Amino acid sequence: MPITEAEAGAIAGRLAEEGGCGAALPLVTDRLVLRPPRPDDVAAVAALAGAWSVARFTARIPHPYTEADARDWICLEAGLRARGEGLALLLTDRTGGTVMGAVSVDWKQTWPAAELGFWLGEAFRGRGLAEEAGRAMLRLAFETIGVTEVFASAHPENTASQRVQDALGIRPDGRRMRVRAVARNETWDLARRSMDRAAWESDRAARARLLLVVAAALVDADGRVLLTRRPEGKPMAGLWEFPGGKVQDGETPERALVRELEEELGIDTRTSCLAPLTFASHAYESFHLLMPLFVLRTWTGRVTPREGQEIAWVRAARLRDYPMPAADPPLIPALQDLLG
Ligand SMILES: Nc1nc2c([nH]c(=O)n2[C@H]2C[C@H](O)[C@@H](COP(=O)(O)OP(=O)(O)OP(=O)(O)O)O2)c(=O)[nH]1
Repeated sequence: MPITEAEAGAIAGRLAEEGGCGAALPLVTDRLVLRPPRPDDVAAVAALAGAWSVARFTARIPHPYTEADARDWICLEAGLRARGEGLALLLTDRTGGTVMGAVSVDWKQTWPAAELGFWLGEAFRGRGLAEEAGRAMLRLAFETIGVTEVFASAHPENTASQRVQDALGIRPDGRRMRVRAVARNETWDLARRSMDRAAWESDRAARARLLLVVAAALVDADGRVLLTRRPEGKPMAGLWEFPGGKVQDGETPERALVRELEEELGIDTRTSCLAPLTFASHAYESFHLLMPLFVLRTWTGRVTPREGQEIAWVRAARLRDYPMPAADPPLIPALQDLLG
C-alpha cells in the first residue's frame, strides 16, 4: 500500500529529531556510525558504488556509476527522508569516519512493510559490518519508523547477502518478488524473505541478556582521568574505556572493581575509596550493558598497564577526543561536572 501523507509526515518528524535527546539519527553501533549521506560524500559513494562487485548484485545501482549518479542519489535520499518515505544511511567507520557502504529501508509503496537493502565496498566485507548495520536499521524500522514487516531479497549467487539476511532473521517466506536490476538490465524473479514485528521482538529479547560490568574513573592529583585502550583481539578493540570488567558470580561490584584494578593496573585500593558517580545502560547488539562508574582518587602502587594496554591521563574537557565504546559517551558530562 502507498503510505499516506499524514503517516509519512509523522515519520519524517521522528527521523528529524537530530541532535535532540531522543535523536533517532545517527545510529551508533559497536564499530559504525550510520548517518544520512551528505553532499561531500559524492566522491566516496561514487568510488565504492562504481565497482562492479557492488553493482552486480544490487537492483538500483547503474553501471558505470559516476559522481553525477552519486549526487543524484544523495539528493533523492534527502528528499525521501524529509518526506518520511524512505531512509538510506551510510556505514561509516566509528573511529576514522571512512565511508564503507550503505543500508536502506524503503516503505513508500509498501507501507506498513519496508524493503531492506544494503551494499558494502569490497574492502570492507567479511567482518560482519553488514549484519551490524542491518540489525541497527531493523531496530529503527520497527521502533521508530513503525513498520510491521521488513522484507528483502538476494540474487541466488549472492550468498554473502543471504547469510546476512539469515543472521538478521530475515528468512524466505514462500513468496516470490520481481526485482529490476539496472546494472545488468535484467529482471530477476527472486525468493522473497521477510521478518515480522513479532519475530523481531523475540529475536531482540533473546539478545537482551543483562551484563553487569563495573568501571572506575581514576582521577590523579591534576584532576586528569585515566582511560585505557582495548587491546587488539578483544571486542571493540582500539576504543578507549574506563578500567574495570565483568562482575563475577558471588562478587559485589566494589569487590570486582578492586580485583580488576589490581589485575589490569597493578594498583591496590579499598572498596571504601570508591565513590559511586553514575552508570551506563546500553543495548549492544548481543547483550545489554549495565555499568556503574565509580570515582577513585586514592590508591597505592603505580599505575602499570599489565595487559599490554595503552593508557592515557586525560583532562575532563578532552574526554570526547577519545573514541569510546557506544555505552560510554553519556558518562562524560557527569565527569566534567565533577572535575570542572
Ligand atoms: N571495562 C570497561 N568495559 C566497558 C566499558 N564500556 C563498555 O561498553 N564496556 C564493555 C566492553 C565489554 O563488553 C565489557 C567489559 O568486559 P571486559 O573488559 O571484562 O571483558 P572483555 O570483553 O575484555 O573480555 P574478557 O575479559 O572476558 O576477556 O563492557 C568501559 O568503559 N570499561
